[in-house]
Amino acid sequence: MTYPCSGVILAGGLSTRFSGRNKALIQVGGRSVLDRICSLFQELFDDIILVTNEPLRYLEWDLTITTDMFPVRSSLTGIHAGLFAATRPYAFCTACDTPFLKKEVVEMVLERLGGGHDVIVPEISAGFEPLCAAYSKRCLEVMARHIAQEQLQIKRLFRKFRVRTVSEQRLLEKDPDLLSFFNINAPEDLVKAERLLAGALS
Ligand SMILES: Nc1nc2c(ncn2[C@@H]2O[C@H](COP(=O)(O)OP(=O)(O)OP(=O)(O)O)[C@@H](O)[C@H]2O)c(=O)[nH]1
Ligand SMILES: [Mg+2]
Repeated sequence: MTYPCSGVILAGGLSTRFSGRNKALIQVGGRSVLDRICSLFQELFDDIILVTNEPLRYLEWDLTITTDMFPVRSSLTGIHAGLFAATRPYAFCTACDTPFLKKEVVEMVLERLGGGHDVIVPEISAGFEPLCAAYSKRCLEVMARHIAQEQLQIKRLFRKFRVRTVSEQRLLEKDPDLLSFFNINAPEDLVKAERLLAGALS
């Protein structure tokens, strides 16, 4: 099944909680997080875009590379750049620090595309998961305006869009521990990721 959607990986953060280390290239279970996400995306998308401000670090990857358009550090800036570069009407956006993103969870978002919605996003008790969500090209203009005004909270943006959520109950059916949303922000998260993997494999 092909969806009218590009896959976007955001890798333009400063990684302040991880001493500036490039989280996309961090190894988890012997494979980089980027490698894990790429394998999954190749099964779902024929247009895969990496948003980075250091393109030279990714020359050997079979990806379309784009850079941020606004000099404002925020995940919204990366979503905007990826969505702008997308060749399909929607872009599914993920962070580059999510080693356990599950295909079934991405598919739950993709299955809800269309129907006049601008955004399809998981919503769990902790709130929305905007870095595991699909955005329509229709969002670009409003996103650009928000970034230019340094209103960078994605949640605030949602008030302006027709948003369809994927419920926690549904997500739990496919990902019982909601590990798709686990992200490596600090060194202790990497330790946790390795532990989780060891537990799953033993
Ligand atoms: N393209 C792009 N991606 C970004 C930007 N800021 C954050 N991201 C990405 O958004 C995702 C989520 O960000 P965080 O988990 O907070 O990562 P981070 O910003 O590198 O880390 P911290 O500085 O510790 O918050 C990661 O994949 C980042 O690479 C940006 O300005 N541009
Ligand atoms: Mg993170």
